[in-house]
Amino acid sequence: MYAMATEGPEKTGEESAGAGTGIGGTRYDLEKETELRFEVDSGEKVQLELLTGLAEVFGSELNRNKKYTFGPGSKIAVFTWQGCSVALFGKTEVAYVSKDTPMLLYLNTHAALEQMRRQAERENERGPRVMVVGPTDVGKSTVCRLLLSYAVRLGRRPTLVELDVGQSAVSVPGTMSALCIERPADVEEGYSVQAPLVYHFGSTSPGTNIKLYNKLTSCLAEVFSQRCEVNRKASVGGCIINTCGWVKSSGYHALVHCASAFEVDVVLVLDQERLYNELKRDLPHFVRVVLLPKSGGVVERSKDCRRETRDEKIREYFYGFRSTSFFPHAFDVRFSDVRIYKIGAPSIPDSCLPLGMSQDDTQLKLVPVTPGRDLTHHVLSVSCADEGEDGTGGVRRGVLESPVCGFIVVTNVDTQAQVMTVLSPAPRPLPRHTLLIMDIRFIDLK
Ligand SMILES: Nc1ncnc2c1ncn2[C@@H]1O[C@H](COP(=O)(O)OP(=O)(O)OP(=O)(O)O)[C@@H](O)[C@H]1O
Repeated sequence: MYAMATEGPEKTGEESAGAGTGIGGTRYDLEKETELRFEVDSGEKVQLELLTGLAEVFGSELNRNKKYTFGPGSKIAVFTWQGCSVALFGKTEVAYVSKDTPMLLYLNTHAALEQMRRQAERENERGPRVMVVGPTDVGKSTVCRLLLSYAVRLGRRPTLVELDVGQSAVSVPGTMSALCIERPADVEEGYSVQAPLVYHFGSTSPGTNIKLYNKLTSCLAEVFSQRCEVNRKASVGGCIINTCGWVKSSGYHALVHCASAFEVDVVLVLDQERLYNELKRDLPHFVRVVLLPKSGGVVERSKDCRRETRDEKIREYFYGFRSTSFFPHAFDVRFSDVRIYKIGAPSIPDSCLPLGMSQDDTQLKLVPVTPGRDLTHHVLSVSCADEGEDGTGGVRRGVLESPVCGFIVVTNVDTQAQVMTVLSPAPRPLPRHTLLIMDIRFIDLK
């Protein structure tokens, strides 16, 4: 059953799945190929310990006799291929064992992708480029994490392409990014994000500027392809692309665009036959479109829950995991020292556009923003774009296509003194002076 199952099953002594009281916590004995699912209430935290056997959380193996802590709102599945005993400490909102999981299908998918990587290696070709699609809350991000962790556990170096601008696993919301995966995601913290390639999108829904969304998808595809040309391991490892849950109209077209930009070989459709059939119809015949069931464990997340997760992600950017590892700086920035832009002018009827101009041009236009009080709490991306003048008073082309080197949050604006106070991960001065405004706000309550 593949690499994950090659180390023989370990007897737990207790074969039946069920809860019992362990040392200060609740003990669960899991049979092989079952999972313990639990959720953590807001304001609570829960610890997990593997007592015997082998188990993993979304593809990352657990170490024995180590307590893993999960914060409020966590929704976790502890899966075992061989059988294990685990203990939970603390108050869970819900905790139950399920025998009904699609993990075997996911593992088979991984095995098929690994075959493709082996073939790529043998024949000096490129490895599989995989796009994971489906409506919201079907476990897309989880399947990506699983496939990436399994691949990296076999020594591969796959790339995660994160196109979910609402819930990015790599950077702050409102961004599109790519990250070379070198080790399985940390059980508690997720991916170790060293040197990701991040682009500014600016809002949490692709629909706010679909032209920009598609353009940035193309940028990421181009950079990834360039990397594959010079890095054989990256090329063989291929990529796993996580997408947004918007699968109708322009959202659907964005998926088709992504498939073509990345020249994907495999599309994994989670839980929607309609989308599966549409993609089978619209993508070239050599693209393998596979329908996979969603896990019964995937939890639907409310709007509030999504907002909290987004806030947490921004907080994590500035303060580190569990707000403990980083110490951000606050300083003043003079308006005259920076140029702030918003990408995309408000759309106007075609009939009102100047002759020769299309809506595309307005959606991709850099609109200068005059700093005012309404800038307060907005997240700004610090663009890596070249900062020279282009002779007409504007910055050189390429701001849209340039990655970002970091983010700041405006915490106060003093229009009289013409300065704004910002929260920044690094001390002054700002490394660059072209700032791009996001629709997203962050109120720093620390
Ligand atoms: N088998 C499982 N058991 C328990 N919880 C799970 C399981 N699989 C996924 N989850 C949880 O369900 C939630 C939603 O999963 P995930 O983020 O993968 O869905 P998604 O389809 O990517 O969502 P989005 O709508 O944001 O694109 C996450 O909090 C995840 O931890």
